[in-house]
Amino acid sequence: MASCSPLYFSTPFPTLPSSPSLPKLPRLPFHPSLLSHPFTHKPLPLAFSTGIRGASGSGRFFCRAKASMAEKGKGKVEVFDSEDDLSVSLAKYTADLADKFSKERGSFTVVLSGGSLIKSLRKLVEPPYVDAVDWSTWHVFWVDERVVPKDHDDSNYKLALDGFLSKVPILPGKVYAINDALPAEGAADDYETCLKHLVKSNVISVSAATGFPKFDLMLLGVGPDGHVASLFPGHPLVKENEKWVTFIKNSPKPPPERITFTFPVINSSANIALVVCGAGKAGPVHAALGNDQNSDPLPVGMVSPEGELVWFLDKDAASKL
Ligand SMILES: O=C1O[C@H](COP(=O)(O)O)[C@@H](O)[C@H](O)[C@H]1O
Repeated sequence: MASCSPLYFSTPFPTLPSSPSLPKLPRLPFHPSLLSHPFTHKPLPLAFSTGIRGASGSGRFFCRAKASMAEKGKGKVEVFDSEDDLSVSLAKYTADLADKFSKERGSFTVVLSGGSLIKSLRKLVEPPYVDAVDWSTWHVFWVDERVVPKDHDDSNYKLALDGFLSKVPILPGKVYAINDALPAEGAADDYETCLKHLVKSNVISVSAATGFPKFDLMLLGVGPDGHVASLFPGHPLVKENEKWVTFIKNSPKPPPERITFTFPVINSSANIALVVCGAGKAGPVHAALGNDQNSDPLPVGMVSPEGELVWFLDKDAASKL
């Protein structure tokens, strides 16, 4: 595991320009009728299964997961009959992007969240991916982390280690856990310094548009309250627009102390997958993808990457669309 100790990163790094807050084009409202057949483009009911080859329908890997899908102003929406189908397609999507970026620039920077996402990545550690993926190019980060020891049951690092990282040959020096010896503020600063070092050494790209780091892929879960990372509804941190990594000491979901990427970093990504399962999350999915105009959107509705956004929903999470 790579250390993000401040002692290691003792060289000062150049300050990157902060976001020039570019105006964004208005997003088209989503309507379920936008769900359309991938070939005929005729509208589909949500329960329709196309038997597509996977999230992208192309790429190096083949899969038979069934989904209905739509292109809309807020990204591509994939609705699966079951979480199991979803996990099959998520593995292909992730492996295809890893393959693409590894071929293009010799590395693949992927950001994990904690929570239920890790279970949904289980097919990646099974054949064919476990043997066919070039794991040596992977660099693994966390979009948020709880400020607890790495062997604590609340640790997002431990969750990923147990359910994913321990099962694949990713090099320990390319797994960037937080420094769990530091308090929340220090851990956030230390992780940001770690990212700056990796930008300087060209492991992580930079967005030409925003100056923030541009990760190849973020795999994000969503809480039942609509939070993403550790950015919670109504919390001032959702408006942070200068820092790359910040901290929270009063998280409404325990444990209270966490560090988190900020929205400018999340939204500078080349690819984001929002992975959402269960009826308990149908409300925030509807709030983000439905037609209602909300002046105060939930954090999940603020996810808007520079690159591509794909929603991986099971049919329960999509039940209010
Ligand atoms: O606390 C957290 O919650 C969210 C959502 O978790 P889920 O179990 O409802 O999927 C997660 O994405 C985040 O990383 C984690 O720290």
